Amino acid sequence: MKIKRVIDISRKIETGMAVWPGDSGIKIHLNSSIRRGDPCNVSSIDMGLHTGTHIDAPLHFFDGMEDISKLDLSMFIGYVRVFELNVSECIAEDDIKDLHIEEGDAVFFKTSNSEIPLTEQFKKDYVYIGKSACEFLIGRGVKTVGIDYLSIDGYFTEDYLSHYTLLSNGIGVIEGLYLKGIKPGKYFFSCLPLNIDGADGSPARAVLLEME
Ligand SMILES: N[C@@H](CC(=O)c1ccccc1NC=O)C(=O)O
Repeated sequence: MKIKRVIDISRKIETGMAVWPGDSGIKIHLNSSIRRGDPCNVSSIDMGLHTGTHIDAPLHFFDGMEDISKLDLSMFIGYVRVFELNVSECIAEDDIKDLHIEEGDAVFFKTSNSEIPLTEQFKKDYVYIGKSACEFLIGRGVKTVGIDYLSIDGYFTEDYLSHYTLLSNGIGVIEGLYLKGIKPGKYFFSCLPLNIDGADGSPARAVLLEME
């Protein structure tokens, strides 16, 4: 098998991009600089672990549960089905009950969120995944769920039921995917978190592979 095309489905991490309200934003610092006479360029970055395309660890919502370094990486690599949903706010069971989903699949939902540039202000009325859809996906035996804005729960949620439901059932959660222009279908994907001890999440580089 040969790789025909690698398709980047991650958001670019850049200074000034939209982050979760209250999060500290992105600061990149050039510690060592060739232009300043140093032998090489070396930068550091200061940003939240839930910036751009990222993975949530169970620790994000359950104190004492697995941090990102403990997660089974097979959740973040393998086959994925990308579905395009024409939903204006909340993805409910009804919106996905007729989709072809098999046990062990990862599923990514492409919504109007992928049209929102992250270079603009954070948008509170993004499309999110409702509890009924989360329970349906668990029933179907999916291993991982991905969405194309910064949270699987709605911004105005008070109970974070989508996070609680998926994370407590050992389902992988990927947020902030960028699926603009992606044709729905089955792909091979990789979206691996950094191996950060004690972290509740991690930015990730997500790609789809088209095979020959
Ligand atoms: N729900 C989002 C992000 C999130 O909750 C968050 C991210 C950064 C700073 C604060 C956050 N949430 C609540 O205070 C996520 O799951 O990544």
